[in-house]
Amino acid sequence: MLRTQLSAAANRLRISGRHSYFNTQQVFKVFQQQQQLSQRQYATRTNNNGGGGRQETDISTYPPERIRNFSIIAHIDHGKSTLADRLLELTGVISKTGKNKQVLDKLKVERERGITVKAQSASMFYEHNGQKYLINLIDTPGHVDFSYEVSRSLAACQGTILLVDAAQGIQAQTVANFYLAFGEGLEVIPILNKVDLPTAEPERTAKQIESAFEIEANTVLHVSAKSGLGIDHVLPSVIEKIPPPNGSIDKPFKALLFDTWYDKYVGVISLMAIKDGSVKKGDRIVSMYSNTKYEVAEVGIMHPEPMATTSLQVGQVGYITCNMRSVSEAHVGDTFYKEKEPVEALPGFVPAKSMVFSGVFPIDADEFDRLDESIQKLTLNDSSVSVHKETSAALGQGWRLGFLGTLHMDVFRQRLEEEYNANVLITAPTVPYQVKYRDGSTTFIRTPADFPGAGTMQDFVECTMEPYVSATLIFPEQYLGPMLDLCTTHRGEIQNHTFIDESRVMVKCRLPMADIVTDFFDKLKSRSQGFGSFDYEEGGYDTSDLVKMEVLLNGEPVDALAAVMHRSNVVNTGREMARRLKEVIRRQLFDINIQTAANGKVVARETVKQLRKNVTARCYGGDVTRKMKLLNKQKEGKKRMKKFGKVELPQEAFLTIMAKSSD
Ligand SMILES: Nc1nc2c(ncn2[C@@H]2O[C@H](COP(=O)(O)OP(=O)(O)OP(=O)(O)O)[C@@H](O)[C@H]2O)c(=O)[nH]1
Repeated sequence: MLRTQLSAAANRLRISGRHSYFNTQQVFKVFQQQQQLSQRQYATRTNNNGGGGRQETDISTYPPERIRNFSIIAHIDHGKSTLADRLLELTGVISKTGKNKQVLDKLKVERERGITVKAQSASMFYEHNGQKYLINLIDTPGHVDFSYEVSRSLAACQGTILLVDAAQGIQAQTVANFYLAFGEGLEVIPILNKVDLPTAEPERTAKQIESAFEIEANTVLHVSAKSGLGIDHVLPSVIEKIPPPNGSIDKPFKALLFDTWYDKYVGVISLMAIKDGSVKKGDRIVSMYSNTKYEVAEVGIMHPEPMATTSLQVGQVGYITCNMRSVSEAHVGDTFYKEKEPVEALPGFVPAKSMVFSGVFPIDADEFDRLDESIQKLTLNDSSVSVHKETSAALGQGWRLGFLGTLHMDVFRQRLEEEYNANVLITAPTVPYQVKYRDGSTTFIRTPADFPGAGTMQDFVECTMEPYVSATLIFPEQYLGPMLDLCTTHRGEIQNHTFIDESRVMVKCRLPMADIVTDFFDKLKSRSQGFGSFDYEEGGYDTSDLVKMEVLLNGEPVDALAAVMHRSNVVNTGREMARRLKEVIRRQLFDINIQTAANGKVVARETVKQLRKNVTARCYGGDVTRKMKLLNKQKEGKKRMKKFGKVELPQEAFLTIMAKSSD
């Protein structure tokens, strides 16, 4: 079983993307404060670079044997970012104000949602047994959609802390992340968190760790990242258990680019793990991927904001800025070397693969150019989003964007709206289908409207295929029945189920991706009363009997509402789609006939009856301001409407139709 899980772990996506911003002036201020702090505490030598530029800290006194690079991995909400806060406080990187809350979650969307979306690095200086160490920590996201961030981060580490909530025990992402780290050959330090909670069961959770990962229960550290209990033992354990990085200062410079982001003042910032040699300002470096040469403008470490250093050398993890103007030049997984000192390429990463596609359209067609620019800017900092232009008869010009999952899609939408003030309409997520034609050709279908209709299917199509995932579900034993039922009603094939302790079950199951992008996770949570967890990895394509469902409004097909589904779902889903559309389409001044149809046959019919609605009817004459207020309110309500012919479709029409009937 270990081997199967290992090979599955090795297959997990390892891809790119970065989004983080900082204002240079703010950063410089923070940098100065932090630098003073670290100078006081660790007596690092600082030089002025003489050019009137930023002060540079000299970290060349830290050879590999006094460097440790580790990440924190865990299931969602098990306390990674809180543990990072405590470690940053302990090492004086941030002050102990008692107010630090997930300081490495820098994005607004991360703070609002309380989740980590971006892996973030922070370097710390720490003294242990009379020796000073440079320790680089990477806080990673817990949600399955962002597991590419985890796998990329692991390439810059020699070890990892596997954090487990002592009250919740091992969850699906704990298992997935353990095998990811184990597959990379990293040293894993298991730590039980939240031992302060009255519901914590540290002994039981330590036993789960022992039985699931073959790590002795009595070696597991117990901490409370919230109260700080046990935190003192964490860094000594990191230093003693995690090996220092390999490599030699005498070899030519070789670095792995593992993360990149764009700053409007500085340009492209690349986070690199230095595998051999050293690099400093003014050096000329070459990208092995593009063969382009660059001059290094600044090197430094994240502390947690950028802090310039005189050099970066073997074993260290830090940032490099150079004359790279576009993030598309920074290829994550690329090897960099110095001009005239060629080296062998590092293995790199498998590129990001979009699992979910969605159409994005401006509410107001005049906004197209501005939205185009916003999408370009946002994807500069999240290169895992794939972008293709798309034209819909119903919605006009827009884009088909590919995401790693539906949370990733939702986070992207929120950032587009909040950071770029965009007003967009997003169509229901769909998975990439494949159509094999009798002439031997195959097409990928990212837009349901492009799926062949009944006539083409009959005359030209050999078979249709859909993507599958290998899923892991973990939940208390009493939910075994509802969980197995959930999998089978979503066309899943149960592969096995095992007990991870006397009362918790782990189910392995193969599921069509299309069935989990809708409401699988919500149902899992509701049927297990919040105690179930779920993780998945790509599971390849299988032949499937797929059909296109069309939606007609007053007899006209609306391409943006089309959907692809398994033939067995046609009747139920067709009825459900018509019913939901009736619920969300507002009554207008005429009847609206809704029809869903597959294979040229109508599956369901609904009618939205006409209504004459005068919003100002109750303002008797006179009060112009009140009338204007009401009219403006109505206009506001129309913002998220898109006109199809005469029918106005709200955003909900696109997103709710594919959800399955509720529990
Ligand atoms: N009682 C208690 N709560 C904790 C502890 N550590 C973290 N929490 C709380 O658990 C919640 C999640 O903490 P985070 O640090 O955001 O968890 P995370 O693993 O980084 O979350 P993701 O990055 O979204 O996966 C927050 O409300 C924390 O305050 C702890 O030791 N004890």
